[in-house]
Amino acid sequence: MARTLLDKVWDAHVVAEDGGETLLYVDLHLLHEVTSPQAFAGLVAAGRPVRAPARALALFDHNVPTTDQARGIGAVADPEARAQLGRLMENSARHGIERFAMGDPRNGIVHVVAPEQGRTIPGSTLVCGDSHTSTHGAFGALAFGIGTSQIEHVLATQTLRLRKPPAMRVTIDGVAGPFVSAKDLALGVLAAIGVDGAIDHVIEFAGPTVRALSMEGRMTLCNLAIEMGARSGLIAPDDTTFAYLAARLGDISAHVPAWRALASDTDAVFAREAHVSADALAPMVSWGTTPAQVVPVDGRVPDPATHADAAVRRAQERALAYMDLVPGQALAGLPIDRVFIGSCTNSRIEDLRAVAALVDGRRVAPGVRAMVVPGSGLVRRQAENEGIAETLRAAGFDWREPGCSMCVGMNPDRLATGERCASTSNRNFENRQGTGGRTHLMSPASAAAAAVTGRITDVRTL
Ligand SMILES: CC(C)[C@H](C(=O)O)[C@@H](O)C(=O)O
Ligand code: SF4
Repeated sequence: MARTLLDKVWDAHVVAEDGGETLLYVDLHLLHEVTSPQAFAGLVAAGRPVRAPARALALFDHNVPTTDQARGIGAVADPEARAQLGRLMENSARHGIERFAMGDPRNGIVHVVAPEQGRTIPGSTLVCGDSHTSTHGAFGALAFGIGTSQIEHVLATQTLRLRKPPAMRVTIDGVAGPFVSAKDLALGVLAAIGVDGAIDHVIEFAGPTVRALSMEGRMTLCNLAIEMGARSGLIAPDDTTFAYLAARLGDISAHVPAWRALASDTDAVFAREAHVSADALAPMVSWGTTPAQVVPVDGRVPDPATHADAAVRRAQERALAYMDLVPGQALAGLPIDRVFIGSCTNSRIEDLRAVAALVDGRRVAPGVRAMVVPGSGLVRRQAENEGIAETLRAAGFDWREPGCSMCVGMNPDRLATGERCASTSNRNFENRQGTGGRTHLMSPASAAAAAVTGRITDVRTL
């Protein structure tokens, strides 16, 4: 029977089946400081050891400040953050789990580090106590974000117990115009299918436009699968994948035939299908408080009064009020206070190159505070070697150390109440970047354009 990519990875990892649930073997378990402490505590309380410490890697990202990391946990002012980071240091040491501690140049955001280290492998299974684990699907790895009790279960058994999700295919074709990046494709899919358009499915992204993306772009796309309601995202591995991995792992030729064979069979059937054409897409900017509340940068925010559905109307009214926008207002030209370039969506070298290319010879607009937070210490180092850091600093950007930073208000990088931010992250929820902060999601190039003009700007006109 014809099988999807999801079927193939799934079938190769089944340990046992029971009443519709499957025990799936987990090849790699990524840990971070926020969701792991209780899981380790539960394990210890149950008197159980970590089953396969060599299949775990611990990283420090959500709570870390993005300055002074060489000082280690001593640099962390917040007591709760310090405690969580300290517990992951203790737990990784106690259970023999490899870690890249704060200040280690290999440390950074979990979803940036594992691919960069060549740990995210086609056809493998990967879990992390973090919703954006879908990012790793860019390599054809089946990657699930899991909760704290599941983390404990994986630590104890190296398996995950779950029902098999159905597969959905999102096909993107057409040629993306200038400055229509992977982020714009993802926001375009979100605008088309909504935040529950893929609910409980695993999305396979397919089609020529997806094939043309770099690995960085594919990771951005799969990162946002979770915002579409999906359990995860997947892209079939191909020559682009193999080149990325060969650069990190050396000779991978023995694996390539099996990895290539992971692609969905041509006659495989998907439970759901969606099509999006890149031809029609412009650079996208979110206006509201869900990632699907997004319009082309040259568009206008909606007028709730035109909606027949009362629930949609109320949700739009609330989002407009929170964002301090009026119905029908043009987005371009809206003044911004802050710019955040970073997060597991857009903090890789290609993202930073796009920003540097735009701001080279320009200046951050007066009154705007703009920060760039590389996704890992190695991205940071590479950007320094390529002269990107110098270009950004010369333009007036704050060049910081790696971490989740202002993607989520769990560390000192936060918006003040009422501040409006052009952000390359993935979530624009109320209060996420700081209490009362107003987030506009967009691509790195669009955020760079906002930084130098001080306004939401159509980067194509710069
Ligand atoms: C802290 C963590 C549990 C959370 C997640 O799972 O997504 C965070 O990474 C986020 O992006 O909101
Ligand atoms: S960068 Fe943001 S979205 Fe990604 S793991 Fe960190 S907090 Fe979550």
